[in-house]
Amino acid sequence: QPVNTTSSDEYEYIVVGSGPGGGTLASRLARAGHKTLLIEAGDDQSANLNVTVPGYMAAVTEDKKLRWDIFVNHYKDQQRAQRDPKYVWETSPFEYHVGPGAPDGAEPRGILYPRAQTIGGCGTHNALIWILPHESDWNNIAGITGDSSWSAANMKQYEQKVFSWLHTQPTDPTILINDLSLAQQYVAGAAAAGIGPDPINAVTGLVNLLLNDPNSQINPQRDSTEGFFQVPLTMNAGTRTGVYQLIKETVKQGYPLTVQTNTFVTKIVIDQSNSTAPPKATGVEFQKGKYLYRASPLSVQKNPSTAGSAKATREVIVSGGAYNTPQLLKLSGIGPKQELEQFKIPVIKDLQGVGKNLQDRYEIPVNVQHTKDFNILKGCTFDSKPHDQCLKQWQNNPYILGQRGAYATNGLAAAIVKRSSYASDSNTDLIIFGGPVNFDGYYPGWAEHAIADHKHFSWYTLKAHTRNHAGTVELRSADPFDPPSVNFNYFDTGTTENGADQLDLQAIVQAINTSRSALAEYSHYGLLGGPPFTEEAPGPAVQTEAELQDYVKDRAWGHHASCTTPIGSDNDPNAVLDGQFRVRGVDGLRVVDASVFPQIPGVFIQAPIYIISEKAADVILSAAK
Ligand SMILES: Cc1cc2nc3c(=O)[nH]c(=O)nc-3n(C[C@H](O)[C@H](O)[C@H](O)COP(=O)(O)OP(=O)(O)OC[C@H]3O[C@@H](n4cnc5c(N)ncnc54)[C@H](O)[C@@H]3O)c2cc1C
Repeated sequence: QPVNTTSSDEYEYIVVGSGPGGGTLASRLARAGHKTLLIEAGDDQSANLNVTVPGYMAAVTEDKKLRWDIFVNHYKDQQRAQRDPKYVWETSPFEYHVGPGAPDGAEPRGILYPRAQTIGGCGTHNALIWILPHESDWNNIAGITGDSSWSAANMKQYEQKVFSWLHTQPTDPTILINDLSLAQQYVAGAAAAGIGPDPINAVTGLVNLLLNDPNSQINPQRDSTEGFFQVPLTMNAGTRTGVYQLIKETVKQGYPLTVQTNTFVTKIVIDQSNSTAPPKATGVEFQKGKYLYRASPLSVQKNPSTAGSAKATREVIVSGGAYNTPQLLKLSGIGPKQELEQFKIPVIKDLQGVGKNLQDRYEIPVNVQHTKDFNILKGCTFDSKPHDQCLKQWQNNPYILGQRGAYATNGLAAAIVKRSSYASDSNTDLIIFGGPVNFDGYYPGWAEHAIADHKHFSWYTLKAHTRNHAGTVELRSADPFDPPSVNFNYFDTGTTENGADQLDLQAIVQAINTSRSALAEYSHYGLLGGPPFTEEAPGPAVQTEAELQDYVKDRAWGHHASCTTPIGSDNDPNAVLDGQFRVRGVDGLRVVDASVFPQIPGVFIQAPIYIISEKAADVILSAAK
């Protein structure tokens, strides 16, 4: 592909990646008057209906303009990995076969892990769920670093800062109660959580239950409170919100923020000329062009690119996300010496922890099929074509949430929150979402499958505070456009000390049992008139503890990859960052994104990322004074 050279430019700060981590930070730095360059591999998709319509949250992850297909291994042993029916084979570039029976010559790829390249990063294609972390998540970092500014009490201010520009709201209950079958599933879920309303007043009871806010600011026991809750979403009047809006507003209002889209950073430039000082990051090298990363299905077009560079007079901040941040650090000579040498990358700083400590949740569904369609989905084709009646309703009622219909929600309007018997502390560790979808994880075509008909309902679990920290992100080659090799090393192939793997596994099995008890409660609310259903997954054949454990081991997945350049204490050889997000041993370089956490925070991850980004802005601006 043609390559030209452009002249370099100079900024105070360069931020690589515009997701919840980088986008928030770059906007804050610019709003404080600093000349900032925000570099993003993707482009602006804020006018794309797949982005703005919450009901398209599945479709958007398959949109070629945003999507990066990253394939990961849950197990290194490929035979074991292929027990998962979601295992993917590539038959020709970006054409896939899912599950057993792949045609001859197909290449084994692993499990699809959706990622986004666009302004706002994965915050622009995610499921919109907004749940704050637990206090212990912050207090743990305070303990590890000895820095009390990480205490939960101090972190509140950053949470408030996020709320100053990011709008969140739950699904409007009136959208739900128009569908009595759905209402019946939800009240049954509340019953399984021990707070089911009286069947005679089920609908009013449900409306009241949906006032329960899992982010309650007034309940001092919020982190340990079990029950049935609404699900707050990054949404305003039924339209998606995210950091992409803050970035665009920051530019529009004239702050010194330059957003360079369609630009892929290939290397951090590091000056080693001062032999008496640590190496110092002074800028970045990049290639400007569309869809350059080979995870993009549009990279097959082999678009032209132009080489360029930019200088940072103060700092470079890497915010490429849990996979790309460690990859970029390694390509720039910062990472485990032995791995860098293997790829002939000159070692600038031997930091053993880069790309280790990868963590995620474990997720698993219980899916049923009703004999009749859900009313709420009538006319919804999820494809923005002229026949998509639900899109018309959404478009024709732009301001009143309750009138926008099924697309003014991500479909997962309520959740059971529980503390399993295997939780490591007093916090709740299971969240079980209910929604009219057929969701069984990520694989090519998952979105079409999830909404192919209107008869399915899913109770779907995320296990918080998982104990496995044995995942890795390693270079596949020294070519910056090659996605890295990602191994999660699930369950018994990962962290097993003190029975860690079994404790996580048993907790998830408990969640399946809770989901099934929610389904069993459905008939108690028969007055609502919902149709019968049959369980499809795990299915009636999967009953004993051993069968359920095998089911989970073979099919669980995650989508909150994190912790790959962790903050750690001075005496931790695997600590990559200090408590101020600084890369240890390299001046002028920080990481601000999902990678920074020593342990995966809370139940959902975007809220803690936005919060740490606000903190990082504070830290960086204080240092600049
Ligand atoms: C399908 C899906 C649904 C999700 N749903 C939820 C949810 O409902 N709630 C929740 O809390 N979390 C959710 N998440 C997770 C959450 O969205 C991510 O964890 C979060 O966005 C990560 O933020 P980040 O800033 O670390 O990185 P990202 O959001 O991944 O942003 C990184 C950005 O950096 C860019 N980039 C990377 N490398 C380079 C480079 N070398 N040069 C230039 N640019 C680069 C990328 O293009 C990207 O835009 C979901 C994730 C997925 C995949």
